[in-house]
Amino acid sequence: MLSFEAAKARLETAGQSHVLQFWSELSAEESSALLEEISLLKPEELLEHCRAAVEAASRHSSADGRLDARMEPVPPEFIGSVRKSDEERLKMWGDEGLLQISQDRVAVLLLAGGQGTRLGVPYPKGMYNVGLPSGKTLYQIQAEHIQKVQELANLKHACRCTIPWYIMTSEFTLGPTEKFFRDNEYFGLCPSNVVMFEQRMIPAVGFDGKIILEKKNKIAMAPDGNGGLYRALVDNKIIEDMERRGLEYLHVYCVDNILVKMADPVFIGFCVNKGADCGAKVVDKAYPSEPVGVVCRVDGLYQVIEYSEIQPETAELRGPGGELLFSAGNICNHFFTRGFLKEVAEKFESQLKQHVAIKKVPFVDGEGNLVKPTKPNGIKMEKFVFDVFKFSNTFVAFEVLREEEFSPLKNADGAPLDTPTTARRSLLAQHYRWALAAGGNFLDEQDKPIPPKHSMTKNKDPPAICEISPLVSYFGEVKM
Ligand SMILES: CC(=O)N[C@H]1[C@@H](OP(=O)(O)OP(=O)(O)OC[C@H]2O[C@@H](n3ccc(=O)[nH]c3=O)[C@H](O)[C@@H]2O)O[C@H](CO)[C@@H](O)[C@@H]1O
Repeated sequence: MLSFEAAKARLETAGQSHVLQFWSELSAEESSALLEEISLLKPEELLEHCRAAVEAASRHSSADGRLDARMEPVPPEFIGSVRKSDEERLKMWGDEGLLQISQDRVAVLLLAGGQGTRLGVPYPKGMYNVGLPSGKTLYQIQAEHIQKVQELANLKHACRCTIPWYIMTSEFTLGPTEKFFRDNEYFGLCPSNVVMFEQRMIPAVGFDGKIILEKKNKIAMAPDGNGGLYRALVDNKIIEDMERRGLEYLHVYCVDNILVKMADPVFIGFCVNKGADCGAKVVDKAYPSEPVGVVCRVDGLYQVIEYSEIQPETAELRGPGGELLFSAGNICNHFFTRGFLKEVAEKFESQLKQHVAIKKVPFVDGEGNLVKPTKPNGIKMEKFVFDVFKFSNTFVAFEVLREEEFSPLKNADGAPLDTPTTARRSLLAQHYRWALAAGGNFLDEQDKPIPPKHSMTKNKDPPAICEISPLVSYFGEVKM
C-alpha cells in the first residue's frame, strides 16, 4: 500500500493536494481506502486529465455548428439494408453468419458499465425486469438468445459451437452482475464462456481543475465511457483471450435494447461478406430530434455524431425525396474483427476523442459537509465506443427494421419514450406478429377468435399477449 508521504507527493505533482485535506479526521480504515484510491492514479496522467477536462469544458460551452458543416451522409453503397434486400440475399448473409458461428469464430461483448442514471434504479440495467409475463430480465433474455443462435448453428452444421459472452462492467456494476449471474446459474450458459471484466474509473473535475471529493476520503469517480472498452480490453487481456479461443469477430452491443439480436448471423454474415473490419447496425431515424447518434462521415471519415452534438437545423435537413439526410440512427450494435480491435487498442486508443459532460456532482465542502449542488459543478470525461470507426479501412453500415431490432430502455415509466412499458410493448408486439405470421390464431377467454391486427400503435398493447421464449425462436422462425 502507498504511504501517506508517497500519496502526498503524488498529489502535489498533480496539483491536487486538497484530496488529503481531511486526513487528520479519518479513521484507519477510511485512510487506507483513500490511499488505495490514490494509488491507482498516476500523477502525470492525473495532471493531464484535469487540464484536459477544464479545456474541454471551456470548448463545450462555446460549441458551435462547425462540426455540422463537415458532416455528410454515409454513401448508399456502404449501407446494407434488410428492407431493400431480397430474401435470397438475406439468407446468404444469414448462412455466412451461421457458418462463422459454427466454427467458433464469433463472440459477443456487452457494454454494461453504465450507471443507468436516467432509469433511476440502484442496480445494473441488465437486471431490470420490464414486466413481461415470464418476468425475465434483460440479462436472461440475452443469455437465452446466445443459446438459441448456438443451437441454430449446431443444427445447420452438425456441431457443438460456443459463442463466448464478454461483459464489460464497471466498479458500479461488476459485483451485482457477478452475483446475479451466479444466483441464476448463468442462465444455463457455461460460466467459463461468460467473461466479466472491469473498465477504468476516472475522477470528476471541478471547473477550477481540482478533482471533486464526494466524501472526506473518497474521490468522485465515474466510468470512462463505453469507449473505455479499448483500454479495458488491454488491461484485462481480452484480445489474448479471443486469440486463444480462435475468435475472429465480435458483436458489441449495449445493455438496454430489449430487441437486440445478439451475434445476429445476418449482420455478421453481411460484414464478413463485405470484408469489413468494422460495422454498425443502424435504423432509419424516426424523427429529427430522436435521441440517437447518427452514423455519417466527417471530413471523409466515418463517425457517429451524438444527438447532443448535432445542431437541430442539421438534424432536420432533408434529401430530394423528403427523407432525413442524416437518417442512419446508431443503435449501439457494432461489428469488429479481432485484428481491428488489436490495432485500435495498440495504436489508436490514446487518440480517441474525450467527450465532455457537465454534471451535478455531489461533493464535500471545506468543512466536510455533503453538498448536493443545484447547478452543474463538475466535468466528467468519457470516450465513446464508436469513435474508432474513423480508423477502419473497410467500414459498413447495416440498416435493420426498427420494429424487429430496436426498442431501448432508457427512462423510468412516466417519460414519453424508451421506458419499461414501451420496451415491453415492442417485444410483445413482435411476438404477436411472429405468432400471426406462423399461422397462429388467438382466442379470448370465451374461446371467441380475437380478430388479427396487422398494424399496431406504439402506445397500446397488442390485442393478445403472447411472449415467445428466445429459446424457442430467434428470428420468428418456426423451425429450421
Ligand atoms: C456513446 C454511445 O454509444 N451512444 C449511443 C448510446 O447512447 P446512450 O446515451 O443511450 O448511451 P448509454 O449511456 O446508455 O450507454 C450505452 C451503453 O454503454 C454502456 N456504458 C456506458 C458508459 C460507460 O462508461 N460504460 C458502459 O459500458 C451502457 O451500460 C450502455 O449499455 O445508445 C444509443 C442507442 O440506444 C445510440 O444512439 C447512441 O449513439
